[in-house]
Amino acid sequence: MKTTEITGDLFDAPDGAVLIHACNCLGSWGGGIARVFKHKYPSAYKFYYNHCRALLREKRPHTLLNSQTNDPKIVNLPLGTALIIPPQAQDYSIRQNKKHWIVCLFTSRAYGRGVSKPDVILENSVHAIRDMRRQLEELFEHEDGMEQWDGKVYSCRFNSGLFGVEWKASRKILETELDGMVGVEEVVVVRPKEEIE
Ligand SMILES: Nc1ncnc2c1ncn2[C@@H]1O[C@H](COP(=O)(O)OP(=O)(O)OC[C@H]2O[C@H](OP(=O)(O)O)[C@H](O)[C@@H]2O)[C@@H](O)[C@H]1O
Repeated sequence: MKTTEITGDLFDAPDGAVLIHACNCLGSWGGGIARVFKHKYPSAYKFYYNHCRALLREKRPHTLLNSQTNDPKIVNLPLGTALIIPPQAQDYSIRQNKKHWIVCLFTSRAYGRGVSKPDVILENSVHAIRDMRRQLEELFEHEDGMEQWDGKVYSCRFNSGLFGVEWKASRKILETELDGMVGVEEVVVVRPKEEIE
């Protein structure tokens, strides 16, 4: 999959765009770009929070087969999955926001001192991106509200800030796992001006 890196603000992505960021499974959008998501899209935050809290209560295990060794690892949902949040009316009508689809990649169970190690985050990223691809391909098939969508997926350099993972490692996974994806022409990675290459 072709990725293009530009400098700018992820939230300037066009109306109808899909925006990707990495999330913890505890229901917190407390820092980094997640904090901006929470401020700009409070209803989308509630959607994410409710998803996390319901799964934390139910403790639903699922098995991730290691992408290198195929060894099974049992983790609790939503770790290693993606949540796709459709544009929320409360967010785009009241706040004149754009109709952005938000993709949460659950790459670390916890955050702060509890954040997972980089290799664990990267392995979880493989599974979360595969899950995102499956869900997006299904969405495109049914065209559920994706009419304004320009066929591009916009992403921040997820995992590379508070999750402490070198961006090129996550980018390699994104490019590999989205290769040949139906419906997506390009992934646009948006990097803040102050960040170097
Ligand atoms: N407007 C903007 N446009 C484009 N790029 C922007 C931007 N603003 C910042 N960036 C860049 O986006 C990258 C990601 O960096 P981040 O540190 O945010 O995310 P991450 O994926 O490493 O970690 C996730 C955990 O951090 C959060 O906060 P809490 O843990 O809750 O406190 C979550 O909840 C998770 O848990 C860095 O390159 C930032 O420069």
